[in-house]
Amino acid sequence: MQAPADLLALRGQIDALDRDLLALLNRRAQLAQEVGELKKKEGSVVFRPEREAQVIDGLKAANPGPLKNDSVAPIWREIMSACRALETPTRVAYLGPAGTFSEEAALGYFGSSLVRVPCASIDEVFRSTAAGVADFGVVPVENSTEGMVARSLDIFLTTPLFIIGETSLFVRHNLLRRENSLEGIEAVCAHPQALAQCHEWLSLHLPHAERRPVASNAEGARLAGLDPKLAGIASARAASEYGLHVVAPAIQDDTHNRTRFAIVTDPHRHPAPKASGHDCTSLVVSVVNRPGAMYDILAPLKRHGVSMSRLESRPARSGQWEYYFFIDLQGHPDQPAVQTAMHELRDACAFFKVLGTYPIDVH
Ligand SMILES: O=C(O)C(=O)C[C@]1(C(=O)O)C=C[C@@H](O)C=C1
Repeated sequence: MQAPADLLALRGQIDALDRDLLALLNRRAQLAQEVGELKKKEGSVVFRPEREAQVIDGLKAANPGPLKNDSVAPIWREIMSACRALETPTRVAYLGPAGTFSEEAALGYFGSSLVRVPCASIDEVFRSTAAGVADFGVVPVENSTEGMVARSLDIFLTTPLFIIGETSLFVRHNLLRRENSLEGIEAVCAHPQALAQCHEWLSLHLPHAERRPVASNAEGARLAGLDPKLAGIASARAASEYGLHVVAPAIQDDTHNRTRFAIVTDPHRHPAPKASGHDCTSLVVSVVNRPGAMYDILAPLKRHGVSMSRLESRPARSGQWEYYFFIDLQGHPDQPAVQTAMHELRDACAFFKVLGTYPIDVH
């Protein structure tokens, strides 16, 4: 049937605009290529997280609508991803296989023009990035339901890598299986964090099924694809990846379940991002176990008006009830107040390590 004349006319205008957009995008891509040539001459790095954050912040501030501001960031991330790929390939390591939330976080942060380096464990993400197999690694650090990701934080204590960015993701867990039914499921295979995040749903709907921890949710989905008695808990993308049904969608106990990821790289190959205007500095410190020790950590921040957006403790495993504190400060060491507060903090601590300074996640 012939579409009405009004619709055809509107689509005609959209087609014409798309051609204009394409021409503009190609001009933008040529400029990025020229920037790439300049950087090559200077021997400087291509990926500039602070510049990408400023581009997105600026466009959101200038956006007259009706396009929603929430749509601006993903569209321009993709545009910059494609432009960046013309300058140099971006190789990104993450906890694989295909279909994991870590992969989704990597694609959300770097855009889809990247070279995927899926890894078997969080340790391997750090190792591949340190060895130069990947330029960047994406590691989960914190979940809004389950708290910190202990393995990542433990590795941060000793890794030579540092953080240059952060991104967070709404995590929707789905029960996946070959059959579109809950009948006959003997075991549910998923990453221990996902099993924990779906604890109430599993107790209610599959009380007799074994909860089988595996290396990643995508691995659980892969296993569920091989055996009809198994189910997995993973993303909807993993369902299509492994040809499974979403038997029950969004089974996580907390509907606002979010996971925060850190983007890490090798400081010998990549400089710390410059100040973007909205930055975070992550530290790990320890203090000698004595009265007032916690006050000594907090006092320099108060004195210099530096806000703290996160404070997590982790046992030092010395058997002495000693702890490491993971601290996020708002600001960049280029700001005198932040720099002075960090110096004073360093003097008050038995152990002090800057994990990185980077633009705050822009949605
Ligand atoms: O401005 C730059 O340095 C560029 O390389 C261009 C561009 C972009 O597409 O806007 C691409 C990659 C960088 O990470 C930042 C921005």
